[in-house]
Amino acid sequence: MPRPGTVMPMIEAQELTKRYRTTVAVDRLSFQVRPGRVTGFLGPNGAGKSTTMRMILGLDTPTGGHALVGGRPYRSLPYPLREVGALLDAGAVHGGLSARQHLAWLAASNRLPRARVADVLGRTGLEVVAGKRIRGFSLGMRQRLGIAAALLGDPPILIFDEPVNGLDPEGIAWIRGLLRALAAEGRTILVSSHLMSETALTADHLLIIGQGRLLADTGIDELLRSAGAATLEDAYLRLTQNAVEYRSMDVHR
Ligand SMILES: Nc1ncnc2c1ncn2[C@@H]1O[C@H](COP(=O)(O)OP(=O)(O)OP(=O)(O)O)[C@@H](O)[C@H]1O
Repeated sequence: MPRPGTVMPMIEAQELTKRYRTTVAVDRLSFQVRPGRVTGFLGPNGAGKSTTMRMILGLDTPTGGHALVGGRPYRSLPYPLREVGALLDAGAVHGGLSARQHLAWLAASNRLPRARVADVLGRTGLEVVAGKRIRGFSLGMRQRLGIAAALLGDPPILIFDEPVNGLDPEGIAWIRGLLRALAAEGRTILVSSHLMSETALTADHLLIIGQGRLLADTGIDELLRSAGAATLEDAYLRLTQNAVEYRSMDVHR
């Protein structure tokens, strides 16, 4: 938990660009993700959300521009898990380990106090299954474990790529409550999603991209007003209608 009075760091992208051979996945994207609120990251399939997150986390190298976390490139952070926690792919863990072993290994290899393991197991409700092998975990339990790992270093910045994908209503509500609580603690939260009604309940602010470009950097009420829309889904569909990869015959007519 950050100390009161601590200035929490931001995520910043400046002209961030990623080109693959035939695709411009991210196209001169500039934004700031501010502390103390949940920023929803929205965009159609293939818009460049995951690529942007991967570049912020130093997993992909930008073709142009840069991304900073707390004013520094992720790859230059001496203790990255203490600065930024991320959930990208909850499946990417060694199934033969127990949840406690997995977190203990992560804590040891990142020089984090062992006591953090019990803290994050508690916060994610995994204590009762902490000794069980991960390969027997349900999707919801894996998602909680991924979040426990993201929280291990008590980082001021958190990045979640579609954390509620495939979860049951109880899991979705739990993640919503957690994200709200993390933002209320003053942390900087960036969360991608395709679920508009859920995003409307969770996010304070939105970044919307299409075909790698920034379409909106706005509050939800402001977006509804400017789009003349009653719901976030409605506003989102209007904003992104020219930026979708493909379209079925009966949508957006
Ligand atoms: N390694 C890669 N090689 C080539 N093209 C890639 C690679 N990774 C992503 N792309 C392309 O970059 C574009 C953006 O992909 P990205 O996964 O970032 O989008 P997204 O917004 O996260 O999509 P989704 O919502 O479907 O997860 C897509 O056209 C994708 O096919």
